[in-house]
Amino acid sequence: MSAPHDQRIRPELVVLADADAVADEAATRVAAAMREAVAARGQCVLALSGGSTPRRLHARLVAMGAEALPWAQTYIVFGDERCVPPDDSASNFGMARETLLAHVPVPDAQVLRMEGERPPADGAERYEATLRALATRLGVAEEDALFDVVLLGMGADGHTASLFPGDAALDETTRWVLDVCAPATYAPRDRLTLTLPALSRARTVLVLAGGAEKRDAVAHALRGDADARETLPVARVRGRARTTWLLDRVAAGHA
Ligand SMILES: O=C1O[C@H](COP(=O)(O)O)[C@@H](O)[C@H](O)[C@H]1O
Repeated sequence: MSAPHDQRIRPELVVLADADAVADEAATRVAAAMREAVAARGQCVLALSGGSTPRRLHARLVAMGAEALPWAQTYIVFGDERCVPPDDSASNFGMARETLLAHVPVPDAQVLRMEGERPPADGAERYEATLRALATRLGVAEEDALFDVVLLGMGADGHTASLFPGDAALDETTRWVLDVCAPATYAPRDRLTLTLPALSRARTVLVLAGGAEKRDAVAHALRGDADARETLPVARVRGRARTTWLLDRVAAGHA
């Protein structure tokens, strides 16, 4: 029998009308996974993504109200960060703080941000230590899932978190967090990112994507063939329990 996070298992595909419907569906699924995690294990570890796509989802989670979700039992971690201070407009943490974390009752001590203001290699090492300490504190064994939900976006080039096509970070087998340099078309280029071994410790992976610029990469990634896995980092991520892509009709090629 195949392992549950086997690369051969195709992601579940959910096509929705538009970005608002994607955010609604994502919020419903994140809420369910948070409640399920707390009911089963007493806590939830939720990994947030950056960029602009999560803003609508965050607004939905805030709109559910402070009491609707088990924020007091939730740890917030990040899939990637740009190497900038947290108040910089490019900071993924800054975006999450502004749109979500400032509005929900998650204890500050349970928000584990990547320190983008540090020298990149130092920031990566420190975040790796932070995540390993979290696993120890929660009693998560080396082979078990650490993250209940990993939220991911994707770029038009198929990057996810800050794992970019062709980057040596994709070959990492042991480290959970690396510093990387994004292609020249991106700013800021210096990034911190979870690696594939870290992302493979997710129970549920939710990939959110919308818009025409992502249509080609989505189609290619979802073919799931060897070429897609080789060239598109997003095609290589699988959750242990489920991997779901929430797409608007345009990104899915239906419009
Ligand atoms: O640079 C990044 O890009 C991806 C996609 O961002 P989006 O703006 O197209 O949603 C994002 O998932 C990642 O966290 C971010 O650092």
